[in-house]
Amino acid sequence: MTTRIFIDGAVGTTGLEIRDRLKDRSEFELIVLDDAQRKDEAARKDALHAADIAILCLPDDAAKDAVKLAQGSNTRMIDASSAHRVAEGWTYGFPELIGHEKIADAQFVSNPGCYPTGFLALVAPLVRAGLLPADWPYAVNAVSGYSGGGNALIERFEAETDIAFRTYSLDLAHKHLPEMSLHAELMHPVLFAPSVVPAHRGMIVEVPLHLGAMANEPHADQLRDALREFYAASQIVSVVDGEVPAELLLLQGAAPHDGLSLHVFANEGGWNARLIAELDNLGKGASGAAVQNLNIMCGLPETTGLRLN
Ligand SMILES: NC(=O)C1=CN([C@@H]2O[C@H](COP(=O)(O)OP(=O)(O)OC[C@H]3O[C@@H](n4cnc5c(N)ncnc54)[C@H](OP(=O)(O)O)[C@@H]3O)[C@@H](O)[C@H]2O)C=CC1
Ligand SMILES: CC(=O)N[C@@H](CCC(=O)OP(=O)(O)O)C(=O)O
Repeated sequence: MTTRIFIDGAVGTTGLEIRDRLKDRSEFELIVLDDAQRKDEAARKDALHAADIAILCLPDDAAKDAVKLAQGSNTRMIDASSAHRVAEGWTYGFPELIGHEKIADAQFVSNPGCYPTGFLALVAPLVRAGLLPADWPYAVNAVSGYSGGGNALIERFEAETDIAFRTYSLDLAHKHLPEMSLHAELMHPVLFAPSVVPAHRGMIVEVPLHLGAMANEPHADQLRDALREFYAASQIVSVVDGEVPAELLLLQGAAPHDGLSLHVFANEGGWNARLIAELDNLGKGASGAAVQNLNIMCGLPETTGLRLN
């Protein structure tokens, strides 16, 4: 028996990438609304009720509306928006952190944000292990491709071709802050400095740490070893070992990728470290994560249909 999937927002940036990953999957039957119907409430309601699993690829308000439209049905949901990432009744869709079983059993799964995916992958296991303090004032510097801002930012960067670098969220109130501190179990909000460069996709999320100023003075090697152990079973998250490269790059022509690479770089004494996550904002940062969660919710191997090469 096939599982009926409705992608609400199927022609947006995230929706299209999910469709692409599902198009050749015989386990799934896609419910598709044509252009005239895709924003029509009655048509969306019918589709939401007919689906076994709905994947919401919508702005936050529209995602909340979709949940209301689906009321009275048994439809399970994966929400790619930030509407439900710290909400009661929703399971945070980060299987490596939350546990695959919880997602397999969940009715409502909230996909993590792209930046929080990098931050949480680096910091949450280390706080849990007691290697990094929960009460530290963490800062995050991040660079994203412009597809991270959806169609509106894609159009802007394609029109304003003289933009070389854009930093933003200068009010220090980015919508990703609550999910970062909640799911890393931190005592203080994170200081988050995001930026965008004129590359379509990809992101580098960095947490610089003065390890020598922490009470327990963890060594960078301990952090890398703990991350390697934590993700040992994962085919999606890898902890990079070996030589320190001269640089990490975001490439203009990067192909879709659903993996997540974690690095721990340090100075010679190991007391200053740069924890860095490399990911595709549209891969493990959005659509790849949604397909991973969908696989788990359907009892399928989590990497089915993912782009991991
Ligand atoms: N892009 C990324 O890297 C990531 C995105 N996300 C999140 O995923 C969600 C989707 O983002 P993204 O794909 O980038 O955004 P886009 O703007 O590219 O796509 C959103 C889609 O939703 C459609 N839409 C808007 N309102 C409604 C409505 N009321 N009913 C039906 N369809 C509607 C839009 O149609 P129209 O254009 O005609 O208005 C558009 O096709 C957002 O919440 C975003 O924050 C999460 C992680 C990463
Ligand atoms: C480059 C850019 O604009 N990125 C988006 C985040 C993309 C993402 O993670 O989506 P959610 O907001 O749904 O989590 C931003 O900073 O708002």
